[in-house]
Amino acid sequence: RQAPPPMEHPLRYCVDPDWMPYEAIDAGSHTGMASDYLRLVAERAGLDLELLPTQSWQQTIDALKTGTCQLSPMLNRSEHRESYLGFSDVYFYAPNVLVSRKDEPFLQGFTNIGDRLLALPQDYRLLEYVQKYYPKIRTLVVKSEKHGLQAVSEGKADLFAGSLYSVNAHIQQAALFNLKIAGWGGPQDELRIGVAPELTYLLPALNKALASISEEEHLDIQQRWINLRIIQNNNYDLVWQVVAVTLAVLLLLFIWNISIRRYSLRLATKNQQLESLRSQLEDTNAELQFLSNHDPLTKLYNRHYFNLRIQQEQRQSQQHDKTCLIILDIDHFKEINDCHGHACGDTILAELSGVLTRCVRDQDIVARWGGEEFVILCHQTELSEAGKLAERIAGKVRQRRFSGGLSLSCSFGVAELQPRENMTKCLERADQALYEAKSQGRDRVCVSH
Ligand SMILES: Nc1nc2c(ncn2[C@@H]2O[C@H](COP(=O)(O)OP(=O)(O)OP(=O)(O)O)[C@@H](O)[C@H]2O)c(=O)[nH]1
Repeated sequence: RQAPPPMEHPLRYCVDPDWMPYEAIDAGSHTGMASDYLRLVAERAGLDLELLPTQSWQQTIDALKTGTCQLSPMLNRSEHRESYLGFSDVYFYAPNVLVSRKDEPFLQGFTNIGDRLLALPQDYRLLEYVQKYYPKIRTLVVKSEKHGLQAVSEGKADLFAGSLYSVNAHIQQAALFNLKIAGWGGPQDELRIGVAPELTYLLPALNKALASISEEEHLDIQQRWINLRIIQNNNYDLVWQVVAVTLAVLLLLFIWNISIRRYSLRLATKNQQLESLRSQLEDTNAELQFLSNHDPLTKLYNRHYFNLRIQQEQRQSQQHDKTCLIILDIDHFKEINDCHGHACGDTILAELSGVLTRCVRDQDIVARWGGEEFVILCHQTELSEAGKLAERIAGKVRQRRFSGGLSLSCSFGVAELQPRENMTKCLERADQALYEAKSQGRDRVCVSH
């Protein structure tokens, strides 16, 4: 077996400088998944490696073709590449996808592309694949994946085909959110280490090192670098759900608000009605209260109230208090009724009541005793004073012209409540005095002694 040629130390390797998450050059250092894999492989195969930085994938391919660079850690095998590189076993698989703008339909691979313009990066295996197997597809050759995605986003191309993970990373990075994954894009990536032809003797050691990478190590590397975000096409389901729920809540709030307003309005109307009823009730109660104590025609206190008051007066009056009662009766009132009518009689009764009320003091109580008869309770009043009051009233009545220009006269009976005398008894005495006044010819005051 032929001995391997002496190995140059260190081996120069070059990478794609802008193909994250697979690999890139960041501040002069190799980064991405390939850097992790290459570190493991170099350790386990005992390789000494040195990065030869390039500016683009084309420069990397050129360097590999010319032998300036002897190894590239992560690339697909293709017919063309096999003319200048030897390849390790596959150590990473990744799907390729078609990317379109969101308004484009979904596509089932390259077969249904039709006359759409497909952007593909120069020197990528997919370009070689499409040109060989789908020669009718119109292609736009771009410098890199980034340029291809930008071209689709700007409408310069209809589709782009590339690796799912790097496409996703570029879209996120460049915020090309008018793009979507439109379908599967050709054969999946089968990524290998490529070495210059003179180094193919290293392949068994490289394959052994690759095979020694455990499942945990694979997962660890992938989880570290792949941050796949699914770019959905117009998947506004959640948005619509949120909008629908929000609208439903707003609608419920609106309905609730209207109901509350209607309810408040009804309540306000009912409250107004209640208030009006309460006011009517108060008026009616006040009227009833008034009627229970007053005579409706003359508006003076009635007999019932007067009886209550004289009993109260009897209970409360002190020994030295003087209380007098005056009873008066209109003379020949029947004639007035007969000659001038009952209505005229009513008016005269009311007018006489006014005369009485104006003649007495505030603390005296005037009541209609019945028919054309009236009583006056005079507090703290001597009998002589009560007599004078009766005379004064008699004078006022005599002077006055009543309804229809009629003249009147009244007869009076006056009595003073005696110590230990019952008020009813006193009233009887006053009535007796009135009878005497009538008997003596009317229009006079008689005092009970
Ligand atoms: N208009 C009117 N008349 C009444 C009312 N109450 C009683 N009378 C009348 O008062 C009159 C009282 O008549 P009488 O008892 O005969 O007494 P009088 O005619 O005044 O004669 P003397 O008292 O003896 O002076 C009757 O005709 C009753 O109808 C009333 O509320 N209104």
